[in-house]
Amino acid sequence: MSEMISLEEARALVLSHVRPLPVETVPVLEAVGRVAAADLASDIDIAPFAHSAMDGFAVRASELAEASPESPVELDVIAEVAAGDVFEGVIGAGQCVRIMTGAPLPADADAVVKYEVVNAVSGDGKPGSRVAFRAPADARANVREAGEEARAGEVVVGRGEVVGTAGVGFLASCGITEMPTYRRPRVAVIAIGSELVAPTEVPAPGKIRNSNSYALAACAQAAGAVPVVLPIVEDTHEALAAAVRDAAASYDFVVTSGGASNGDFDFIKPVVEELGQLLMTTVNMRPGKAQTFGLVDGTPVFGLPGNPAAAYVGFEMIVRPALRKMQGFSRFERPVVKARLSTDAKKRDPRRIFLRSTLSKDEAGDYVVTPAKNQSSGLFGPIQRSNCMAILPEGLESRTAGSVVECVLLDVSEEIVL
Ligand SMILES: Nc1nc2c(c(=O)[nH]1)N[C@H]1C(S)=C(S)[C@@H](COP(=O)(O)OP(=O)(O)OC[C@H]3O[C@@H](n4cnc5c(N)ncnc54)[C@H](O)[C@@H]3O)O[C@H]1N2
Ligand code: MOO
Repeated sequence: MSEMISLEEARALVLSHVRPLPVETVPVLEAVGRVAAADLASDIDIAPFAHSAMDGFAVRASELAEASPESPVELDVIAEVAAGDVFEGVIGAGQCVRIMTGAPLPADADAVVKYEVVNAVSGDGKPGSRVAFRAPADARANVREAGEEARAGEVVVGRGEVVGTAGVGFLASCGITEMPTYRRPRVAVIAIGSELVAPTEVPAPGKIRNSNSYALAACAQAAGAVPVVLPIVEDTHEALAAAVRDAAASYDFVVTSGGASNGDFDFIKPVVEELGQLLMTTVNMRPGKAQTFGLVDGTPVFGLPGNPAAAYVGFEMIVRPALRKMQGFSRFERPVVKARLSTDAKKRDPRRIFLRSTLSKDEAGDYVVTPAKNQSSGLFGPIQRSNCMAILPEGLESRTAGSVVECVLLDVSEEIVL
């Protein structure tokens, strides 16, 4: 189990051990960014009736066929119909109806001419006036048709579709106020390390603040999960075994950080092996080689490395896809763009390297990427100031300034294709 596997293998392995969680029904406002767990159908036609797209006059287009600036066609305005009203009268020859945007198209009319191109011959354009049309109108001009967007019973959001902010409005128009979706995974976040103290404390000599739990909880939340930061666990086999056993029994996913390497006080691997099945220990990437994965009582347990950047990259590249799959998502790749390196990038380690970097555009509009000067895996600051990770593939080939590398965009949804 000390075998080093590729990032792709690691991701596939973890994904193969998780599945979408049970379905819950949420109000549509809480469905934003979530996956529909069933086909959703409209109860009515959308739009429910043909209506005007303009404030103007509802006409029979055939009556205006000969209209021109030289010989305008004049019609009598016999009524006015506002949005929310219905005109149920008859429009006879030589007549039209003043109509507002959103009002149902009268049965006898087949086009709407907007105010701006109509002149009053007598009156002010309201009922009782006579108005002149100086151009023909196409049949159905300025008419939004019934059922233009959907027919009653038609599926408007399919199973597996991610609902966006506009989608919430679309569902509302279709009479759908609740949506079945996959439950958000509850994620236990456990920091391992006898050196760790809470961020509220000023660390005594030899101690440091637990920052990983907060970054990882934030990452879990950003992935749509519900994180719970559990107490720090000291570096003993017994303490860690108890914490992992309890967490695995109560949560959908357990994420630990620290104690993942081969030091005298690194216990996550033996603990997972003892409590369940150890499935993975090392991944060919940097930062973050020591990535432990296994199952405890069927619950996925992921042991991230202790170094902050290594924990962060492991979460982003492997844990996040798993948490997304549990919520029914099917896209797991963050958008990647190609960019020219602004500086040389030496490759001294054959692992795939993720350089925390800043992506920008030059004057020509082409992407340029600048790796953070300090690539220490012990730091969160360079990631806070980065917007991507530039990838140096496996091997020892260094890159010179100007060479093109792929960059994974941070904090950009997998649903976006660039
Ligand atoms: N002999 C070797 N030693 C190490 C190797 C190696 O290959 N051979 N790899 C190094 C790398 S790279 C990493 S990453 C770490 C991974 O090991 P651990 O997961 O056991 O990490 P720890 O030793 O527990 O911690 C590493 C570092 O990170 C700090 N840390 C831990 N937890 C937190 C936290 N919650 N918040 C903030 N900082 C944390 C910890 O104090 C250490 O400084 O192993 C290397 N060693
Ligand atoms: O796992 Mo370490 O860099 O590779 O931080």
